[in-house]
Amino acid sequence: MAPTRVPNGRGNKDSNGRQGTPQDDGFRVKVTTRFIILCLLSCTLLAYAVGKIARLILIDGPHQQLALIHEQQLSSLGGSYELSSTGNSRDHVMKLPNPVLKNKPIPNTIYTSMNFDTSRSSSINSRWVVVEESDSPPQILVPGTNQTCDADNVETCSSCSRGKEPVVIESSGEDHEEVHLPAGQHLLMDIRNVQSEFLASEERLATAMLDVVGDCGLTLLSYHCHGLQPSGVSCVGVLLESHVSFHTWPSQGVVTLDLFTCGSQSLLPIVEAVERLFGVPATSDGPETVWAYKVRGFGDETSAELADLFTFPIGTMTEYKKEIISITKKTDDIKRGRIDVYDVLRPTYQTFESYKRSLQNDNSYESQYKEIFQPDRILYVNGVLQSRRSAEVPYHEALVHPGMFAHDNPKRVLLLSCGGGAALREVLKHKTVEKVVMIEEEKQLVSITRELFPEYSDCSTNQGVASANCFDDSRVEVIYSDIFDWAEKENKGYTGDAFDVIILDDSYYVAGPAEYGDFTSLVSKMISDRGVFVAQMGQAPNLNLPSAKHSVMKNRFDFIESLPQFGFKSVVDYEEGHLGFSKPWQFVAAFRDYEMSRTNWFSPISHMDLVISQRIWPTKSGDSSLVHFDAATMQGYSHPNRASEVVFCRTHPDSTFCPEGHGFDPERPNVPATAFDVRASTLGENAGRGVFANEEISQFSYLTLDDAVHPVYFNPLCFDLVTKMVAKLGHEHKIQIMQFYSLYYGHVTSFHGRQESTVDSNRMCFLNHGCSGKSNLSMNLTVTESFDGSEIPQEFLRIQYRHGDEYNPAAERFPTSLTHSSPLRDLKEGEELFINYLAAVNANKWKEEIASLRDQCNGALGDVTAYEREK
Ligand SMILES: C[S@@+](CC[C@H](N)C(=O)[O-])C[C@H]1O[C@@H](n2cnc3c(N)ncnc32)[C@H](O)[C@@H]1O
Repeated sequence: MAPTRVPNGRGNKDSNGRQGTPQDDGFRVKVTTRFIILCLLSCTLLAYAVGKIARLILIDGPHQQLALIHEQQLSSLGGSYELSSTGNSRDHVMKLPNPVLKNKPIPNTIYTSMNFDTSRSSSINSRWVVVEESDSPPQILVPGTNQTCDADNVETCSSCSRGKEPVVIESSGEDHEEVHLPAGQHLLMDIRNVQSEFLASEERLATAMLDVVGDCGLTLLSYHCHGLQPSGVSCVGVLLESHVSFHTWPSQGVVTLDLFTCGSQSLLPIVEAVERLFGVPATSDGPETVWAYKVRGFGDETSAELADLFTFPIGTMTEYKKEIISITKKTDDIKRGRIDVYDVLRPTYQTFESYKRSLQNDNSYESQYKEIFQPDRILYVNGVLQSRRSAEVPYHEALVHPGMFAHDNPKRVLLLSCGGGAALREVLKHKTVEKVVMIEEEKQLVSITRELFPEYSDCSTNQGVASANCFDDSRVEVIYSDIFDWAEKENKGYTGDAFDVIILDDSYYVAGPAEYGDFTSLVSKMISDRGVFVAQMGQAPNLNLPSAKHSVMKNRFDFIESLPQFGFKSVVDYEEGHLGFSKPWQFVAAFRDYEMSRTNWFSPISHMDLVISQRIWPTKSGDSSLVHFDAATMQGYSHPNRASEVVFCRTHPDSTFCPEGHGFDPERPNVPATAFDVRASTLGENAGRGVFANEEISQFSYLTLDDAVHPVYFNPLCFDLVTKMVAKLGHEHKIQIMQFYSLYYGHVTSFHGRQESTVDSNRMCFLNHGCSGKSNLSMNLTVTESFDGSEIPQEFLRIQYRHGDEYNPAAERFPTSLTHSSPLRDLKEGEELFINYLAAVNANKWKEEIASLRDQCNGALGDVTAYEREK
């Protein structure tokens, strides 16, 4: 195409600048229509060619490669993926199923979708719900079975509709329409050891998803899957009720799935269906599933859903858990709404690997000690952990034996809410027992426990029980009734024989909504004059709890503190940490007979060991009858936990021993024994020796602490022994010096039941009584030996704390064997030290002892001086 010379309208100039003539104008270019069309055509063709080449290089090539890789992987896995003859992955022939609505109206929804460039996926598939007309009513599968049921009639098909509720055993008869709360159920499942081919096949996965959805009576509106590179599939199904999604790792044999549905119906029954449909086994070992379940959103959770069960095991991805039973009563009775039993591996101690090894007979450690590695079986009532097989023995031993041993001779025992049978098993280990009455409201709980926890009521190894099952022992009477009904209707407020020991294994009466006052009053009618009452209190208090008044545990604290009002002379609490709960458990023991029960409660280990061997039936096998409980365990219960004291003192900051606290103040001087002399008392020759300061001693100093912490202590049993020996051998026998020493140089108290004595192991044992309020040590008391009133003064009772007037864990933790005294004012050099003997007289002998002191202060011969003169 040659340029056409066209005239220049302004005229051209030649090289000399002259204006040229029109004939001399330059070339003119003429653009024809044909030229333009040709240009456009050629440009379009060029752009198309460049685009095509670029696509081949940049997109189709790699994609083709990915698809080919994918195809190779599939064919190596034996998958049913097919490529068209062109080899283009877009032409994959997938037999993906459509979600189908049978005889259901198409839900009204607004569908929106946003896609990013998905061209790098090896496959992209979406399917939308289609409607299939049918004359028969829609059928849905019962999870875990091959049976179908009528989905239109949810009442007859309660196990199908969006998951089944636990088996309903009783109905209130009222139908409640579900309120549509913004809440739902979320099931998370991870399955491993799944067949790779299955995990790479979108068709098979999608079919499994549709089956799961169908099994639960859910409505799948659409689903969208991406086959990923290098492998794996991601799918999301949109449900009318929310969503289902999963992701697969074919080469690792893993699928993770989650299903979320709105509404309150449980998805738990679906676990089995998902496991069955998605857990296509890779090897003969079968798939392994871990799952967790959450109740989500802002709904109307039941108390069970808020309790232990929904934290563990249901809410936790554990290696092994299996529902054994789940039953629900549809009543308003929140006490016993639901019973669940689960088998679980305890993640802290057990692994699935060890469990599997224990099942083989390969002589491995695990196979030799199968019982250690087997799953734990746990019973939940209304979602609250009640008992677990792995710790039931320590639990029931801790519940039963301390109370039984606090009684000298427990013959009649009443068990309240101890339906499982394990408390009965422990009671029947005591040779003294002649009658056991069990009052149990929950007959069904008893039968479930007997069936699923047979070892609880197994008495076959007990030499003292003729029957294999504890319930069949002729001494046992089981009454299925509410305790109040039973007491009222059948016993007119209880007029039967009293019980020596009453054991309550249900915090409902004391910590729940019930009136604990009514309950305690009933117990106090049923218990004998020397009876012992024990109740489990639930999770032990911890150091961070507020005072009872501000605590959610207020009822419990109030209940414990109310016991003295019902005739209990001493109330103690104890804790045990090895009961299979996440926190230590607290028990409370209340004694009708202060002396007997507290003496037994605090008896020394050797004595307790002896009593155990005398009172407990041996086993037929020769194994120990008691597993966790022994004398040392009992000793561990003798002091309440510090947390118990701390919380009590938060509630009662002024109560005995709360303001003082425990321990020694390092700021206070500790005066050594060398600062004191022992010589004739200033009280006169009838008073014998006294203690004098040989240097100035400041107020509040500790006196001879290093020695004072090692007193000579006669515990009640030892004190008894000495008294008995003197009675038997006579006052002339040298043994009498022991009695003399413990009585006249010691502080006689009854903190631990019967009389006991603590004697200072240094010269402080020579301290005399300061007559007429002359005491300069220890505590200020306004009452003196000249007081002759018959009623014991309150201030004396307060310092004479016998652990009976009130429940007081701070006092129980006080080191009663320590008799340290401090000066009430600065003492001068040469001054005699006096304490107030009134602080330590025996309250039971108040009148005699105060009279004797009065006489001595009036110059009568002192006991010590009299004794020494006789000798
Ligand atoms: C713990 S000892 C004190 C040391 C005793 N004074 C001594 O000579 O060994 C208690 C005995 O001291 C005597 N005693 C203590 N205070 C007394 C007092 N205020 N008046 C008379 N005798 C007293 C009594 O004999 C009493 O039994």
